[in-house]
Amino acid sequence: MKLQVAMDVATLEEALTLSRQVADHVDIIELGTPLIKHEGIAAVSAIKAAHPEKEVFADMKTADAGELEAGIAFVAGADYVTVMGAADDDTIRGAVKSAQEHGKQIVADMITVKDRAARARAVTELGVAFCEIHAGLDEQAQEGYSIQTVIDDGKASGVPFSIAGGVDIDSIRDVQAAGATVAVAGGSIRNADDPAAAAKELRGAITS
Ligand SMILES: O=C([C@H](O)CO)[C@H](O)[C@H](O)COP(=O)(O)O
Repeated sequence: MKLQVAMDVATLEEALTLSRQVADHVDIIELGTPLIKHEGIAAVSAIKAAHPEKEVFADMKTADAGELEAGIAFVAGADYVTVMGAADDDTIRGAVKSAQEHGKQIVADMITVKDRAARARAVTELGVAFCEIHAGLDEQAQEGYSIQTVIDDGKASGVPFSIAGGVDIDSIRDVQAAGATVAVAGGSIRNADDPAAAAKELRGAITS
């Protein structure tokens, strides 16, 4: 299982600081949607230039114009681009077409999708590389939230998936046991007193 750090920070300066702290311990470096909105797509190029040996994930959360938006991010240097799983099938097809043209990959973000497992199977048929079974930051803040819900939905999907929704040292083993391809960790790394140590601990909990 790969480890992905999600950089939900506002500025490129903060992102470069964080990425340099944790790069040794992660496989994929994600530029969070707020970062891309604030700094623009050039931030993707800057992170790729700083970490050419790492896979770079642009969390575009595209909801329309899939081919155009994915192309913009791939040209900037992204290896993975997200499209909303809730988007129109044609939006997803367009993003996949762009990925094929660039030799890169599309990930479908299942945030807000009610039946995440069923939609994951459907968008996999459309050609996405894998589905991010995801509870967003606002859902995580709701009373009674448990990451187990996304872990269970990923396992039930029967297709390749990542898990995002507050992955931390207490849950990462369950994420791997469920069969995830990638574990996405944002807050548990970013908010740690020592982000490098937190990333290293997460990496150490992954068995292969
Ligand atoms: O995609 C994310 C969210 O929508 C804000 O951009 C996060 O990167 C994702 O949820 C992972 O972060 P944590 O949930 O804090 O681990």
